[in-house]
Amino acid sequence: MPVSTLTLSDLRITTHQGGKLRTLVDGLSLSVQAGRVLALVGASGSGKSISCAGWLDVLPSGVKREMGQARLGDKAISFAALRGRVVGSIMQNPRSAFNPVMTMRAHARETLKALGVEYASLDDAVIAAFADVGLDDPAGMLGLHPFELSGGMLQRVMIALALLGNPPFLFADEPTTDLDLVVQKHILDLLETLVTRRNMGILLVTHDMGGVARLADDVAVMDQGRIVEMAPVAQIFAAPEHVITRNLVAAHLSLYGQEVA
Ligand SMILES: Nc1ncnc2c1ncn2[C@@H]1O[C@H](COP(=O)(O)OP(=O)(O)OP(=O)(O)O)[C@@H](O)[C@H]1O
Repeated sequence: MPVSTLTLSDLRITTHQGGKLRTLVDGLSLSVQAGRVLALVGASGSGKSISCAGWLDVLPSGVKREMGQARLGDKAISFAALRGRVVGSIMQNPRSAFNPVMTMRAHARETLKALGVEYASLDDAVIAAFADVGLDDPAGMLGLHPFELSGGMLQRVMIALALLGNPPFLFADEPTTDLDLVVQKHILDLLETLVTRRNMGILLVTHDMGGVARLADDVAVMDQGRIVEMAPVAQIFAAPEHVITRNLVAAHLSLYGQEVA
């Protein structure tokens, strides 16, 4: 039976700064559900990206996870086992995520090796994955290097690579940052398709409240390493409670000449 809920609880992340222990994430708990999008929003530096890195066991050196548990359905799962097979991940700034001297085929080969997944034909599997995310000429892309692709194409390749292990969940950290508006819409369309067609559960880390309004079912708001508000998306926009949420919604509405009710 497919597992429908990924429960992440009590994440605590610390670092040492100027000889003092600094808590970056303090008891963060979230649930991501199949077929739903949970948006994680908050001011810059509130701890969204470092939390994702903590869940996926890819924290930078000098930053430590002190606590945290993950459950898939009712079974405990290690963080190391989440990445790739259970949670695919795409990070902000796709260009920096690719090695400039490696082709798309070589990137796919590395991803599959890390996942321990074997296909009868690597090229066929990757071409199918590229076609699935709407890339034109997927076979022709295999021999291309990152500099030969636009930012939007690279983001689609990153999503295709994240899906190679067929994970039920996806963490998307600022997937539309640095892309032009038309491409942003295409990437949001693609994420929506993953939810409707594959029943994926997505954790969407973003500053883009327009994207939140468009895609999210639920919203968690972070401030200084903690969740300060969590509610269905309609409630977040209609009746934001915490000052951080009100500021985010107000900034978004002001783009359209509107105010928070
Ligand atoms: N490698 C690191 N070493 C020490 N502190 C770090 C490191 N990376 C991030 N931090 C700190 O962790 C805190 C949270 O950073 P994080 O990148 O998670 O914020 P964010 O909410 O994702 O911000 P943004 O929206 O700008 O991406 C910040 O105070 C940041 O300075």
